[in-house]
Amino acid sequence: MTLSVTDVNAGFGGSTVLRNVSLAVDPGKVVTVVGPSGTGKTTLLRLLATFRRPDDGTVAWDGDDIWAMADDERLGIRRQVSMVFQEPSLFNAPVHRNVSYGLRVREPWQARLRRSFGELVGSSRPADTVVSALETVGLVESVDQNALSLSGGEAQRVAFARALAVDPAVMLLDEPTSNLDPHNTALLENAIERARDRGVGVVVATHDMHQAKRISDRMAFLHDGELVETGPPEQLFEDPTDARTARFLDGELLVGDRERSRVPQSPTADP
Ligand SMILES: Nc1ncnc2c1ncn2[C@@H]1O[C@H](COP(=O)(O)OP(=O)(O)OP(=O)(O)O)[C@@H](O)[C@H]1O
Repeated sequence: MTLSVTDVNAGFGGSTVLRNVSLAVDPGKVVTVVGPSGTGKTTLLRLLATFRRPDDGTVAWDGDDIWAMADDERLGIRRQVSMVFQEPSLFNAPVHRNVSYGLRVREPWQARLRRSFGELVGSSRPADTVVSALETVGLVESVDQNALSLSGGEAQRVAFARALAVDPAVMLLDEPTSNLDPHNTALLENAIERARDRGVGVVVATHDMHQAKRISDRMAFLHDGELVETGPPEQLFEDPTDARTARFLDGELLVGDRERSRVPQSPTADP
């Protein structure tokens, strides 16, 4: 299943954040979205997640316009797309309950009843998909630990396992490793690769160019709401077609023009 946006525009109030952006993620591929802060990466992920409707343009599932579908059909697609946010937001319960959360909200009422009864008499054990998702992030031994007692890196890995446990077609990850140390970053990148190898299409918004180089099948460079260039990482790093891409990868374009216009300029020394 290919999830795509075509010529989308999106903004807030009177301002346009994304302009004519087109991007697709195919099964079993990792697409990274890179770009300066405030450039629209999260907004793009939220459009792909169908959390919001574009002001213009199309969000499509295998070519079919998601926003032209009936509500229940759109919900069916939304359930095949899972998102991991920068902050893991786990709840006060064992790790396995956090990971099975998405499965529980999707299960039919008969199964829910059976599971609740099993929990009541103490005979339930975590579903195989929950254990398998925890194995993917290297946390199977923490299955019964309270999620709020985990380190930040472990919590983010649990959030990834929760998103993976529902067997999504597409995963959208918003800066998933920005607060993590190298060890947890490596474990999460390994989990991303394993999801991809299972056929999941993955979109990762990241500030980390080394990460983009390591995990991308394709990179998309977003600058001030415009998708400047997409391509395999070696092309963007070694032979970019747009001067802005080269400047960004050289570390010059750290802040988008829109963001810069908000930051007070330091007064000049001379009159
Ligand atoms: N709910 C909102 N209301 C108003 N403006 C918003 C809202 N969400 C985002 N914006 C603005 O849209 C622009 C793009 O934001 P977005 O979060 O998509 O950028 P980003 O590339 O993900 O940034 P970062 O890398 O810093 O997370 C920013 O100027 C931001 O202030």
